[in-house]
Amino acid sequence: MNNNRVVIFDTTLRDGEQSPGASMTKDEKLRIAKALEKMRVDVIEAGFAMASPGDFESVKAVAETIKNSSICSLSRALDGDIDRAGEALKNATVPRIHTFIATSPIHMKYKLRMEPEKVLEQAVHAVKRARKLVDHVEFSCEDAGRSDLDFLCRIIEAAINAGARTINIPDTVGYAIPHQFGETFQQLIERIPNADKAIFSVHCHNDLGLAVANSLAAVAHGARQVECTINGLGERAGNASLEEIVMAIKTRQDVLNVETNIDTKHIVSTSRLVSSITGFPIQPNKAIVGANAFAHESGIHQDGMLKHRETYEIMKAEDVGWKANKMVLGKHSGRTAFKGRLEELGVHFSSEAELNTAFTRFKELADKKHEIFDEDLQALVSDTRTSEITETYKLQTLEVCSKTGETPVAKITLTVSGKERRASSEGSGPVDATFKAIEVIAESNTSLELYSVHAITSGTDSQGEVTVRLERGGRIVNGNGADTDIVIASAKAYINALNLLEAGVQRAHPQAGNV
Ligand SMILES: CC(=O)SCCNC(=O)CCNC(=O)[C@H](O)C(C)(C)COP(=O)(O)OP(=O)(O)OC[C@H]1O[C@@H](n2cnc3c(N)ncnc32)[C@H](O)[C@@H]1OP(=O)(O)O
Ligand SMILES: CC(C)C(=O)C(=O)O
Ligand SMILES: [Mg+2]
Repeated sequence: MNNNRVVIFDTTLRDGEQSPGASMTKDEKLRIAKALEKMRVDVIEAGFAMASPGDFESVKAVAETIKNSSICSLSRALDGDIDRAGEALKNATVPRIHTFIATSPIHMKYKLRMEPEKVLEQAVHAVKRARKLVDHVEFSCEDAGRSDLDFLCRIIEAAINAGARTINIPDTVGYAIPHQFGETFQQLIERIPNADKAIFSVHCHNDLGLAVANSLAAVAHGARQVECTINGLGERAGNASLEEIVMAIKTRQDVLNVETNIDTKHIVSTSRLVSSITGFPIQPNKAIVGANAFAHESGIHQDGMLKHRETYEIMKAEDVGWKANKMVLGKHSGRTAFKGRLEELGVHFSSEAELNTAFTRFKELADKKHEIFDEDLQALVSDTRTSEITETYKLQTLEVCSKTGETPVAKITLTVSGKERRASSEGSGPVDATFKAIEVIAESNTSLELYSVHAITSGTDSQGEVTVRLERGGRIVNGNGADTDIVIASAKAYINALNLLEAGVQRAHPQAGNV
């Protein structure tokens, strides 16, 4: 194999499943294994065959189904575990037994209660036994991150002599620091006389948030297999995340000088599949696969992106399976992105003044709402545009009191042709009271033909868009109003309709259901 090629060993189905609450059924494991195969993962650790009959069946099913990735089962350095793993892998195209034993003083003394020499002997025995069952045996020195370097050199040399083809150096408890862990790899590879007979592998945990950094440090110092999981799932704080490892290697090839065989376009779909099966949500700011990983909200960034994408993006969203990057309009956005998005929606401003008015209203809305959607923008612009007619009536203030068991009361202040007028009224509901209060002032002699309201987007901070249809002397107008407060949106729509009537505008009858 090319010496610059890093083997991607996915352990979502084994170490990932060790996340409390992430247990998977056989069918779920198969679905994930198929997605990993499609992504061209080199080795899939399908489970720990000895753990339970269910895990045995899962490893067996994955081994029988997946043909383009090597399938692996974990096993302790015990005959029973190894034989069970071999049995589960019987029909695999490229089977691998991954046997391990702890090598740190603390694990050997307190957990295994074994002398180091006995541990070494058992490791050699386990590798030899596994080699009788499969060609590719991987040996792990559990808790290598806290193990003595001289002892590691001795046990690894012996394991390679016994037939291990991959030597895995796990930082089991996430204790390592990148430069120090890189140095460990360099030392091991330099000092072990038969190191060139095996592939050195790294397996990091994220207890200090350093799993990916430590894995990359190992790669920089000779590791040519990385063990990782989708979404960084795994025991406690998780393992190194596959998507971050793969994309770091791809994006920084100039520094790392290595490559993987992963088809990165399947990363996002696989990440979503694992999240939906395990029920572990993906945090929005998660690198590569988080909803915000390729989203830009700040005006300065959006302006830069629109001028030249690479000003703020080091990877292409499409390369990892997103449809595209996202320009999210929010309170930090600027005119460039605002105008650009509206142009994409087919809205063109006729003047700078029109853009500025719409932009001011957009900022006011963005202060009230977390995210502005396309529908918000369309409502906002149509609201801005209809407000270009001469407004006889303008809403100044509205106060509505609505209590359980009491009749709602609305107090309203309008300007009518610039003159301030106040009124109040009761009503059967807050909207009815508001309309009646407006009529106390307007005495418009209109009839309300239609009142419709819908939330423009989902969520309780959504804008409500209200349409009010008024009729007077055979003339019909539709007034629109949008606001995060539905009663204010209703008042705006009613007043807009009154202004349209005063301005002599007649609206076409909208299609049924299209109001
Ligand atoms: C770092 C890692 O991720 S290691 C993998 C962790 N994953 C798991 O443990 C999940 C699957 N595990 C299981 O289902 C169970 O623990 C089993 C079936 C493997 C074993 O169950 P039990 O026989 O009931 O043993 P139990 O889990 O209580 O204790 C583990 C035993 O294995 C021994 N052991 C631990 N690691 C190894 C090893 N690598 N090689 C040999 N023996 C080991 C322990 O010393 C202990 O032995 P003892 O009972 O003689 O003291
Ligand atoms: C079994 C080994 C590889 C492991 O998961 C660890 O040490 O973290
Ligand atoms: Mg682990």
